Amino acid sequence: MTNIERHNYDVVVIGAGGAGLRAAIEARLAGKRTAIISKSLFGKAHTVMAEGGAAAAMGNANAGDNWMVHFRDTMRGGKFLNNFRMAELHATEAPERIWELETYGALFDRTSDGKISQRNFGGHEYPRLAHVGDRTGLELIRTLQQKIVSLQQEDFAATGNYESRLRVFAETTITELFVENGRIAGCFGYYRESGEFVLFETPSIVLATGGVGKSYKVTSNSWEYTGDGHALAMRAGATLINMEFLQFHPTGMVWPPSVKGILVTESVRGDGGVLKNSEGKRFMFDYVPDVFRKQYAETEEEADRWYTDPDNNRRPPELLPRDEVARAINSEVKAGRGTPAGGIYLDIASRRSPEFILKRLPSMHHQFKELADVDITASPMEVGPTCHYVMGGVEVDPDTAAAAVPGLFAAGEVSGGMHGSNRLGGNSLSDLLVFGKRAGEYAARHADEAVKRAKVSAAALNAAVETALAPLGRGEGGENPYTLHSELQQVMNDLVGIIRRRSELEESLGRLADLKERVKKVGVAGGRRYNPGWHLALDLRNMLAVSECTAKAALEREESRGGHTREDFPKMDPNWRRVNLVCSLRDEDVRLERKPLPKMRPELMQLFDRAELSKYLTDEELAEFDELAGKADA
Ligand SMILES: Cc1cc2nc3c(=O)[nH]c(=O)nc-3n(C[C@H](O)[C@H](O)[C@H](O)COP(=O)(O)OP(=O)(O)OC[C@H]3O[C@@H](n4cnc5c(N)ncnc54)[C@H](O)[C@@H]3O)c2cc1C
Repeated sequence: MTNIERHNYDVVVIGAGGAGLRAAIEARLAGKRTAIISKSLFGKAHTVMAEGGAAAAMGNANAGDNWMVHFRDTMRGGKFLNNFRMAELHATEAPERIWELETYGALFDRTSDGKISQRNFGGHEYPRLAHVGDRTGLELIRTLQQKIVSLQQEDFAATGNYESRLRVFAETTITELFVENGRIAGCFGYYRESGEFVLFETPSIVLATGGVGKSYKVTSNSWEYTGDGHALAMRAGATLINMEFLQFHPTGMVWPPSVKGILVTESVRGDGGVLKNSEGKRFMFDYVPDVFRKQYAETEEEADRWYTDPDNNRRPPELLPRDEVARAINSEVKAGRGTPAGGIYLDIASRRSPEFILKRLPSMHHQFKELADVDITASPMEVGPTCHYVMGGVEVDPDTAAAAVPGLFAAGEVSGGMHGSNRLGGNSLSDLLVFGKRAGEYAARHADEAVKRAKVSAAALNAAVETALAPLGRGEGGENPYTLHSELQQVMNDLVGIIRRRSELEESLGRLADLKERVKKVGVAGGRRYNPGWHLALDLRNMLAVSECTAKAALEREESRGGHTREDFPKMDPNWRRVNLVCSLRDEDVRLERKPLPKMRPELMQLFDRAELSKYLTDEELAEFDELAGKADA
């Protein structure tokens, strides 16, 4: 009989990035015994890597900013496919969540009159990103961890035990959720170091596991982003939406090969950096799409004036939303105007002083010096698109963050809907604070309501143990997990990448089906004690499930929008804007169905002018809008 350590909590939060920590704080503040589980070391999550900042309409840098402008920018950035209610909650609550962080001890950069400084980012009408140099995520995580420690100190004073109400289980991977009688009963995983198994019984689980980038060959994501939360949710009976929408960040490092994909923050462009091709041309002016033409400068002179006089000039096209910039770079490289390493040039050296660059972008300076021996105060950087963020995720109720399975909640990157077809930079850090808090609050309420808690059955537990041990049982005779992973990454990169075609997507589904069968035979030598091959073998099942969702949804959506570009359907189609593609699992096979998008409330609709709406809405929707506008006028 395998030894299993057992725990019982009111709320279990899986993931210790910003969303997970904020959720755990809220659950603990509601008096719930809360566990935080993290696959990586505590403090090492994507949130800590976030550089540019957190978007919140505080109006510190421009008094014209407010939640309505932020809401409009977010909907535009997502090409109107966003869950409008999530975008509304996010825009209205983000400032409060940022100010609250300062009450926890965060210290953001300041304006000259002592307010929180806000910087420019793509798609945001006003400077809106609260930041700490280019190390904002580090400050965010440090602050949330500090808050957790302070709560543990309070608990020590009250109970004599620091971990009596809030305990962190670091380097612990969850591989299974348990559902009994239709509701959450707990989860199961292993300690990465010892390989020992652990069971958490709980009525409320918050998924905060972040993204899926490790299914791609060129990515800014680190090793733990294998779509675990997405796959766990589906296996438990919840649904995923918008999985065809992946954000390829326009600027990842392209040289040397060992660091290909590592992120180059958008702040470089926000602070004046421009994109040039191998002919020295600032090419983004050629790529402003019609939907954005009114807001973006047409000449270099106007674009440059905007940095000092944003009220009287239009924005530089380098600050278009990320999907537009990534596609433009892709086109330039394809047209033979790329750099020797296959990227384009990002130049801030010729536009800002070394002192400015070192003050505003210290991490970027360090990154390029250490990894590529390039001094960005003197030379341009070589950059190209890298798989960065998944807009798709667990389908949740916008107010409560609840998934379809009672007791299951999701927040942060693992949840879907908020960003529509494309996320604006800076909107993730604020998203995870707003919805992390909400998820923690409602998970705590659910724990209160779950008077009689479901027990995890012995059969379910045994099945989880069996699945976890299977790769070790097959030993070296099984399929090699590293080979399978590299083949998966190649398939996703080549066939489900930044530009997609029907024939390639169909081919990808065949290749993924084949890989799925081979993953069932994956084998690993050695035992359970710190065995990365075994860990990867278990992650592969999740990566395959999530990749199948992406490929199936990408094949189904016959239009181009945000993070989904079909060469054979290059235009946005207003009829597709009304559709969410929803994925679920049946017997390990992905099912896809179409579901109507929630309809935006009229008063929110009226925040946009008709000319803009006509770019996104069907004639039928526009007629409804006209009727409402007519009534409002009457
Ligand atoms: C280099 C980089 C720079 C970025 N810069 C910005 C920026 O400036 N502004 C912005 O808004 N966004 C930025 N982003 C995006 C943003 O950082 C992420 O989207 C966001 O931090 C996600 O937060 P999260 O809390 O959802 O998850 P994460 O911070 O990604 O945390 C996920 C957690 O889940 C854990 N986990 C995963 N699977 C399991 C499992 N099976 N069991 C247990 N634990 C698990 C992980 O160990 C981790 O603790 C950046 C991303 C990257 C990669």
